[in-house]
Order: sequence, then C-alpha cells, then structure tokens
Amino acid sequence: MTGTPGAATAGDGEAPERSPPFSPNYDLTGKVMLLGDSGVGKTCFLIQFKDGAFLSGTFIATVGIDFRNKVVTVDGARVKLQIWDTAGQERFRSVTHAYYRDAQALLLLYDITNQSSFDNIRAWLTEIHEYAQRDVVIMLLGNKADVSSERVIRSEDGETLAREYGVPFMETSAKTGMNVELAFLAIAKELKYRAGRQPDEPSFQIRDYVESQKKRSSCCSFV
Ligand SMILES: Nc1nc2c(ncn2[C@@H]2O[C@H](COP(=O)(O)OP(=O)(O)OP(=O)(O)O)[C@@H](O)[C@H]2O)c(=O)[nH]1
Ligand SMILES: [Mg+2]
Repeated sequence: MTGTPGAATAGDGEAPERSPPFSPNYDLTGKVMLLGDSGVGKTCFLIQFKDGAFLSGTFIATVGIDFRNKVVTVDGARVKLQIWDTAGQERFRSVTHAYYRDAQALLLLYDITNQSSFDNIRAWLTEIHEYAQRDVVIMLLGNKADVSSERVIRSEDGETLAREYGVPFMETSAKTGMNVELAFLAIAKELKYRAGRQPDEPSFQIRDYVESQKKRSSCCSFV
C-alpha cells in the first residue's frame, strides 16, 4: 500500500466524507479501523475481504493510512463499511491517532506466529481507550491461523485476553479467508443494531454471534 504520512490515500477513488448527491446504494455507513503491529496481516486481511485475494510474496509495509469501501447486506440492510488500513509501524502512530475518534469499530489483529504482536495487544488497547470513542466496537483477531506449524500463541490465550477486556475474539486467516468476512459482517450487524432496532427485532450480542459463527482452526475440526 502506498501513501504519504499524514495524508489518506484514496482507496477507491472515492472521497471518504462526501455525502452522495442521489439516493445512495446503502442504508447506513460505518467506519472500521484495522489496528495491530506491523506485519500481522492487516492489509492482507482487508484485501481478502474486499477482493477475495491474498497478497503473497514480499511484505510491503503500509505507509500512513489507506481505506477501502465495501457494502455488505445484513438482515436486509445495506451497510457501507469504510475500512481504514493503518500502518503498524511505530513511526506512523501519530498519523493514525487522528483517525481513531471517527471510528465506530476497530479490528485489532495479532499474529499467532509472533509473540510480541500478542504481547503488544495490551498497549494497543490502552491506546484505543485513550484515542477512540468510548462505545467503539472492538474485536480481537488472531491472524495467520493457517500457519499452524509456526504457532506460538494458543487459541485459548487469545480467548482469555479477549474475555478480560470483554471483546469478541476469533482466529482468522487472510490467506485462506477463514473468518475474514465474518469479522466484518459481525461489525456491520452491530452497527445496524445500534443504528435503530425494529420493534420485532431480537437483541443482538456481537460476542454470542461471533462464538456461534466462527470457524476454529483446531487439529480436529475442519474449517
Ligand atoms: N500465512 C499467512 N501469511 C499472512 C497472512 N496475513 C498476512 N500474511 C503475510 O504477512 C506479511 C504481512 O502482511 P501485511 O498485511 O502487509 O501486514 P500489515 O499488518 O498490513 O503490516 P503494516 O502495513 O506494516 O502494518 C505479508 O508477507 C503477508 O503475505 C495470513 O493470514 N497467513
Ligand atoms: Mg499494511
């Protein structure tokens, strides 16, 4: 991903803030940010969701911040997700801080093959509490679940940490696509629910939804 520090690059050639002049092809919008250490797979995660493709080969670290839009339909509502892909490298932190306050949802990724990316999750959560909206939706994701031979973080460790912070958790793979769409659909459902609940609509609990829908990458279950 290319970009200039401090300036957002146009993901789809579309201005992020502009309201549509005619009837939009969506019912509501939500801003989602991808956060986590450099190399955990944020950009690949977004490309997998947006294009259904995996960026293999040389790792090109994101510079600054970039975004992509995708409209998903949940429970009859079209939700336009504006997804901001941030640079995990420390030197871009001040750039990304400026975007936190506009985000309704944050996907916080670590890499199950990288101990320090998991250890840094607490620091990321501290940063989130400092800069993001108080009611922001947070989801913890253990990415690269396809690389089981190099796993150093057990699934239970991710679950325990997520429980401590009261956030939904699942393991994902930007390579195989495991749980990638689910992460965004869960966010879209939560945003739709928050935007206005119909009288006959049951209440929505994002953690329960994720637990019931997520695929697990254990030895004995098939994903
Ligand atoms: N096997 C595997 N490799 C992955 C996965 N996700 C990302 N990668 C690889 O990990 C490396 C880093 O991926 P990126 O998506 O660029 O990482 P990033 O989090 O965007 O990094 P920054 O932009 O620096 O913050 C790349 O070489 C990817 O091919 C995954 O789910 N499985
Ligand atoms: Mg990136």
